[in-house]
Amino acid sequence: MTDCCTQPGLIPIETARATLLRDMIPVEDTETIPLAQACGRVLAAPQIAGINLPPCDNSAMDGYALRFADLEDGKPLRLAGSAFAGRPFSGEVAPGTCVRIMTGAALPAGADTVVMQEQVERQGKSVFVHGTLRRGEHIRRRGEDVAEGDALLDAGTRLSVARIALLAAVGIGVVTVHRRPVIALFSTGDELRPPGATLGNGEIYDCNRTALLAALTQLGVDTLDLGILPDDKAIIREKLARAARDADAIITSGGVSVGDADYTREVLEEMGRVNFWKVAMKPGKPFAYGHLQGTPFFGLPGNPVSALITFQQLVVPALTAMQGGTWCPPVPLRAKLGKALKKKPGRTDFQRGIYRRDPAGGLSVEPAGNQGSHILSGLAEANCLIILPRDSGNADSGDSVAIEPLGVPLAP
Ligand SMILES: Nc1nc2c(c(=O)[nH]1)N[C@H]1C(S)=C(S)[C@@H](COP(=O)(O)OP(=O)(O)OC[C@H]3O[C@@H](n4cnc5c(N)ncnc54)[C@H](O)[C@@H]3O)O[C@H]1N2
Ligand code: MOO
Repeated sequence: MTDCCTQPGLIPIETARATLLRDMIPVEDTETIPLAQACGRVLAAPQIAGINLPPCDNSAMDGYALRFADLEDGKPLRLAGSAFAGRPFSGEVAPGTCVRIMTGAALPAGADTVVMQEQVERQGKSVFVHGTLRRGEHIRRRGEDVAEGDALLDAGTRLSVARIALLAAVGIGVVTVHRRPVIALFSTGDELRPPGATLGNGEIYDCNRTALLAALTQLGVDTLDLGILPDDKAIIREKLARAARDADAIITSGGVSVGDADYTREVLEEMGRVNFWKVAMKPGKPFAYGHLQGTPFFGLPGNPVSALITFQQLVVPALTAMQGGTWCPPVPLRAKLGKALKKKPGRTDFQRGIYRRDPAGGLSVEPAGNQGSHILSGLAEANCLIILPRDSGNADSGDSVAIEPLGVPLAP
């Protein structure tokens, strides 16, 4: 008898992912858009700083700009004027004088130090400085963050809020990014109804397409929603042909296993090519990858947890590459297992877990309830995936295991 977990022909998830990353061709077309609208988009050109940041030496504190050498004799300094952010002091700080200065104001000529106003006593135009100071204190230097000509971000970088702030700070208002790939999506299954409809006997709601549309939107691609298809080869054929014509990639849910109404992979095989089918992962074994008229096809298994985990583990890296970006593998953390986990060698296991900091300061992790690939409540409750390596068996309570935190999945 063939054990479900050690059956031949399953390809390791690392091989599956490497194949997808190797095969994906970034969309060529680019567009130039306002920076504020570019969060999540992938740069098509490197970004170079056209100015120094800060553009000039300026004060880090509200206080007084002075000459450090003047502090030696302990005499009060004479107030010569004020410098505000955007309204610099036009003169020079002469020996024995100081200038009232606000945070962000350009450092006036002649001054080399700023003293915080909390260290100063003012009597009219006389300024007494208390405590010890260092020469150059509280000055933010021209170019100390970014120097003019610095390479800021490479082509292929996904723009985050922080990166948008960096580009804006050096005066970049528009960026050239790869156009969004169009991803066609449909679910298959006679039992599926859209959320909001009334369920008949044996019917369930199509949660996969709804969740995948949300995930694709978050990933920054455009979607071509082809709806719910019945288990009907002719209809699946027609929609696959349309998807291959109108989209850059096709994602389907369901119909990739071995049941009598599992047609999606079969139809793809007739019309195009299945590059691989079945990955040594749990959940998600029946994942299928192929091409139809040059358009990549990702066939996700119908079980909802399997669909979402294969999407996250395999399709997100592929779509990132298609967007022109560089997929960075997540850095796993180690956590102490709070409960024994059953596992047979043969497939990399992605159990849904809840990790927390334990009183000793380390991380501990517990499985998030039932691990069936139809159990959505556990996935919704989980804050990490517990990753058990392909060849490992049962894990004991107290073992150190790898975890991948969930949450901000698309942070670059
Ligand atoms: N004899 C075998 N049976 C199964 C195997 C196997 O190796 N041998 N693999 C199992 C595994 S693992 C998975 S995962 C599923 C995948 O099957 P399909 O991709 O063909 O998906 P369906 O049969 O269409 O559906 C499976 C399951 O998921 C529900 N489903 C489907 N689509 C949706 C949706 N959009 N939203 C919510 N739920 C959905 C469907 O009703 C089924 O319950 O096959 C196992 N069987
Ligand atoms: O791999 Mo299936 O995806 O275990 O349910």
